[in-house]
Amino acid sequence: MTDRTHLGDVPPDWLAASTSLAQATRELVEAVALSDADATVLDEARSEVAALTERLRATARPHALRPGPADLAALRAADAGSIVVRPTNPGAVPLEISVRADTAEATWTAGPVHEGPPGSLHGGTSASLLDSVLGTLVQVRGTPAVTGTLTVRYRRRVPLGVPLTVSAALGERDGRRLPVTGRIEAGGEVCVEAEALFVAVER
Ligand SMILES: CCCCCCCC(=O)SCCNC(=O)CCNC(=O)[C@H](O)C(C)(C)COP(=O)(O)OP(=O)(O)OC[C@H]1O[C@@H](n2cnc3c(N)ncnc32)[C@H](O)[C@@H]1OP(=O)(O)O
Repeated sequence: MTDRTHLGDVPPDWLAASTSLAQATRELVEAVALSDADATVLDEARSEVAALTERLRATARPHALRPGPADLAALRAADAGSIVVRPTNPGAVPLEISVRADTAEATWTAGPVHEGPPGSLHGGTSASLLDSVLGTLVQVRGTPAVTGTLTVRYRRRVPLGVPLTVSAALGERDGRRLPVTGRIEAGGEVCVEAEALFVAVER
């Protein structure tokens, strides 16, 4: 299993089990961040988590699974479709990104783990969400590319606990330069705007 590096390479039942474990782990992270249990309970929990870590580490891959060329090619061939990014990586925000023509969109609800200013989303997480959705659109509609520049304008605080819409639109390619714009909206209001320049690379 460890030589498989792409989401499309693994059997569906294994992917479902890993996705479910990753989600349970995100819930554990939130429970740890918010826990007000006694120090004894925290010590016991640490031992149990350490034992589980040891068990899973025994079969670790060199990298977390990501969408592969075949996953992207299937979406590239269609005018519209969706792709799930980072479902098995509990350290990342999992997103189902819908791509239609030269636009992309994903919905996600932020929790307390991603809090920055009181009651609202950390600015780095907003930038990361935008980079993921803009970057995925570029990979699907353009070519392998990396973020050269990402400019983010924070118009208003992004609320926690409500569905956020993260969207992107691809501009006109100029040589290796691929411009993309994006935004994060909550309740129909634009909270964050982004302008990015991706640069095409070999791989
Ligand atoms: C979940 C899935 C999400 C996937 C998407 C996630 C995207 C990411 O987060 S990528 C990670 C963050 N980005 C990086 O690590 C990139 C690091 N930087 C690099 O690798 C290089 O600097 C790189 C590739 C951008 C440019 O280097 P290089 O290949 O030598 O290109 P170079 O010859 O300098 O420039 C090529 C063209 O792009 C332009 N360009 C290069 N960098 C930039 C930049 N930062 N801003 C604007 N333009 C740039 C140049 O002006 C040049 O234009 P032209 O061809 O018209 O003269």
